[in-house]
Amino acid sequence: MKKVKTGIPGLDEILHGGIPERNVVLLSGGPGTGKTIFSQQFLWNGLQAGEPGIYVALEEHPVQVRQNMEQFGWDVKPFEEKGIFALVDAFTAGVGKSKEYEKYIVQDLTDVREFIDVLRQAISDIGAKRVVVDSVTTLYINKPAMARSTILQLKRVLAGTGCTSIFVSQISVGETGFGGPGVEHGVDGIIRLDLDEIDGELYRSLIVWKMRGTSHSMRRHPFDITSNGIFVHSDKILKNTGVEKLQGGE
Ligand SMILES: Nc1ncnc2c1ncn2[C@@H]1O[C@H](COP(=O)(O)OP(=O)(O)OP(=O)(O)O)[C@@H](O)[C@H]1O
Repeated sequence: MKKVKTGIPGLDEILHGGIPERNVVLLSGGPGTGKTIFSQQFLWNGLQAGEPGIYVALEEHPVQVRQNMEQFGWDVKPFEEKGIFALVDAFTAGVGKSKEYEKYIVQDLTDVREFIDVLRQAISDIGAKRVVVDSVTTLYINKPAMARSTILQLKRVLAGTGCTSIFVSQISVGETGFGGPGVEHGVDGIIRLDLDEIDGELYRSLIVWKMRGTSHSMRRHPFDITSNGIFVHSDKILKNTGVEKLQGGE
């Protein structure tokens, strides 16, 4: 099976090569755990490898998304101009100036069909290989009964077009799940990001909970966020007592 390299330092080692192609991965975590940075780094690394990508913004203004990415040295504008990166604006509903600047706008956020139509158009226009939806939680937060069917509809479109995708899922601090039972079983993979306080200090870590199509590390690995993005320590694990170095690697 072909694997898609995330290019995030340390992560492909943990995934034993990368994310199996066409998988939909739920990237789950509480506030400030690094979900957005992770997913943008995944897209940026794809662009560097010649793989077109799409970022669907449901939580932030597209202008802010471009600015935030630039802070990490990920300037997507030239890639947008070349037609290999697209931002889908599912935030402004076309209000304000975005109508003039954004090519892909979802007008009615309660209409999953419109959302899928706009996404499908963007995928076909740029020949996308990687897609990020940040966050899927926003799509069903007011109608949890629709969560699973929304995920499955999206998954059908994305896997059908050959894309490998990340669905950002927001959970609350201290929540043990990944974003609802319907969602957890519908996706092909789950990566959970955590921020834990141990002895008066916050530690970042991630764990691959499931990943169809590959074996993977079953350990909780610490990671850092730096001005270059996320760096995962595949050679270390986070225990209740703190970080421990692995003997002989992952
Ligand atoms: N340049 C940087 N260097 C180090 N850490 C940073 C930098 N920029 C942001 N961060 C850290 O990343 C966090 C934000 O990450 P991100 O936006 O990816 O989180 P998130 O999981 O998407 O959060 P939310 O669900 O609240 O939107 C900040 O709270 C900060 O701790």
